[in-house]
Amino acid sequence: MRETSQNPYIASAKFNRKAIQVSEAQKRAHSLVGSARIEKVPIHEANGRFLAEDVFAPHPYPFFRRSGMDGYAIRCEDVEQASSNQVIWLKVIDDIPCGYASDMILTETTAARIMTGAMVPEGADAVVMLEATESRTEGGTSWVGIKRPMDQGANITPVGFEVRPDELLLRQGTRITAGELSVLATFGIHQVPVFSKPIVAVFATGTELLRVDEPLQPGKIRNSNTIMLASQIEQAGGIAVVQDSVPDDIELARQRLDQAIQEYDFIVTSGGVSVGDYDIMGDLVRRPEVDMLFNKVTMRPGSVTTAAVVQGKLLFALSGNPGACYVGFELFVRPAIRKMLGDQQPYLETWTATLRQDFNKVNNFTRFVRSRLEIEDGRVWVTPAAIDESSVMVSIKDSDCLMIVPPEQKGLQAGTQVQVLKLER
Ligand SMILES: Nc1nc2c(c(=O)[nH]1)N[C@H]1C(S)=C(S)[C@@H](COP(=O)(O)OP(=O)(O)OC[C@H]3O[C@@H](n4cnc5c(N)ncnc54)[C@H](O)[C@@H]3O)O[C@H]1N2
Ligand code: MOO
Ligand SMILES: [Mg+2]
Repeated sequence: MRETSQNPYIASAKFNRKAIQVSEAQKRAHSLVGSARIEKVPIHEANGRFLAEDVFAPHPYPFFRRSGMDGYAIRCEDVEQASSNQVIWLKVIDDIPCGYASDMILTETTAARIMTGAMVPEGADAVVMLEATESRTEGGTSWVGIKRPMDQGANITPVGFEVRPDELLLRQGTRITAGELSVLATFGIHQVPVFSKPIVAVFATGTELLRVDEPLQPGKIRNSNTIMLASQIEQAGGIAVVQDSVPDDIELARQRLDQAIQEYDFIVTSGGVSVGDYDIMGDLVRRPEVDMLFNKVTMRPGSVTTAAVVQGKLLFALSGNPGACYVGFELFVRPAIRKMLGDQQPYLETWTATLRQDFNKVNNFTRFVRSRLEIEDGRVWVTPAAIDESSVMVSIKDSDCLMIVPPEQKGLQAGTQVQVLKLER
């Protein structure tokens, strides 16, 4: 027998848990989350970050009238009578590559050779593509022959075609990816205001836990939750600070928790939240100085998911069972990180899908079943994992959504429309 963690706190409260709905639990925890600090990062470090301020266009885009073709800038009125039988010849007065602003103004029967992306000269109101022209040189002077009339503005992108000045370009809270980066680059925003990444301490509890590099021993398992949670934290947009696991010793866990609380934005733990003799996290949040938000949620897996405020910081004490730990993170921790990052939609997207096969495992708690989506003929299908018990680790990797099975008396038949939470991975 090993020494048990004598609970110095409250014992009877252990079994007296009041289960609340997922939405209520989310509200309790997430209403306490404010925006993160703001920092400026160089644009090449802004990928994947969340914008901390609205961005308005400092100038129109394009900034100048831009040629859409390699060809000749002309005046439409000069070529109104042009046809293949009646080629109209214009004197070429300039040659305009990209990056060059011509100081010539097109006047009657003149043209300028121009390249795609170059600035159209004053006086011109259309560009004729090279292939539709003829050319000749006479005594050092170039001439271009036009064989058909042109429409006003043909092959010219007007100033502000894409973006008008002062237009709202990007909203605060937007995740910055390829498209946003091109906007920022285009408008010269090289120092980007972003929300600082929340720093999240993560540690597992459990005397049975071995490090990943340790050989197996009877009764022990390797700690897989910490690395899984660290990945989920990073995917959500936070920085994971991975700590060694703590054996089931309430005093050690308390010290570790109280220390982490000083330094980090959130604390995430796994294990020890149920009613077992060594379930120390459940006991820790029942201390008088801790404001416990919930310790039972009407969901499976993860019914024992616990959240508390410790010294003003949020602690998410997730179940040790890998499936429950994973789901608890996605429903409670991810949105907290995203909310801190200013994300306007911090929760996983809800999709509607058609159930591929009968699903009979129903009970009086809402289930979040690890499942896989397929799109066939424009229809979204969902297939639940073969094994999705709370204790099962291996099906996490096979899922890209969580199928929501509301509390039901009877099973769901294949073909039923169900809601799924789309995992972002
Ligand atoms: N009498 C009752 N027993 C249990 C109840 C209950 O209501 N009454 N609830 C069950 C449910 S539901 C769950 S979920 C689990 C929750 O367990 P804990 O959160 O207390 O977690 P542990 O006891 O520490 O571990 C459970 C399980 O997970 C394994 N584990 C733990 N940490 C890790 C890790 N870092 N990596 C991989 N695997 C881990 C651990 O070895 C156990 O097998 O309680 C039920 N029991
Ligand atoms: O908390 Mo448990 O995961 O409901 O199975
Ligand atoms: Mg336990």
